[in-house]
Amino acid sequence: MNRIILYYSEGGTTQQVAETLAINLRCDICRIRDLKSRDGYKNRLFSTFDAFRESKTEIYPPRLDLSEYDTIYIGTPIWANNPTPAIITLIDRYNFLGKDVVLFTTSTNSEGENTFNKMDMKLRARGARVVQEFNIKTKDKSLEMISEDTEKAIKNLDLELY
Ligand SMILES: Cc1cc2nc3c(=O)[nH]c(=O)nc-3n(C[C@H](O)[C@H](O)[C@H](O)COP(=O)(O)O)c2cc1C
Repeated sequence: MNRIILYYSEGGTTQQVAETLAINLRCDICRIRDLKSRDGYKNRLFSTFDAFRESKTEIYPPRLDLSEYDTIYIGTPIWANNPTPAIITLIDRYNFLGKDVVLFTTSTNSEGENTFNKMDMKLRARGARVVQEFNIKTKDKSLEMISEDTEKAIKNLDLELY
């Protein structure tokens, strides 16, 4: 089974989840970057609008070869109850025909339902089968606690199997 983890992270918490997954599942990992600046109060406000409107953005790397992977993990922070623009752009850019996908999100309060539904719909339309999804709450948690929560999710959801 060949897996890759694709994730976007602005503040580092989703990155912590992604890296914990990569270490525990011994798989490839790739950070998706948003080339639009998301720093600071004003940009945070624009980011909320962008996510709410499901706007696309410019991402790096612009192209990935996903052909060798059977299972693709896709991770995003929740913005305005939606996936981030970088992850919306990523999903809309690839054909996922025959791929199994595991979704993960991080958030302060949201449970992830709306975000998962949006990603799920888009991925299905592109041929993917979403096999698992989980959200990690990050508010007031250290990176170590986020890693521990991720390890619990790996165990509880039997992610070794996907
Ligand atoms: C622009 C913006 C919008 C956000 N919207 C939500 C939201 O709707 N619900 C929520 O629970 N958290 C929201 N958050 C909090 C992030 O989802 C949370 O802090 C996440 O863990 C950040 O991940 P990161 O450190 O990988 O960037 C938002 C954060 C930002 C910057």
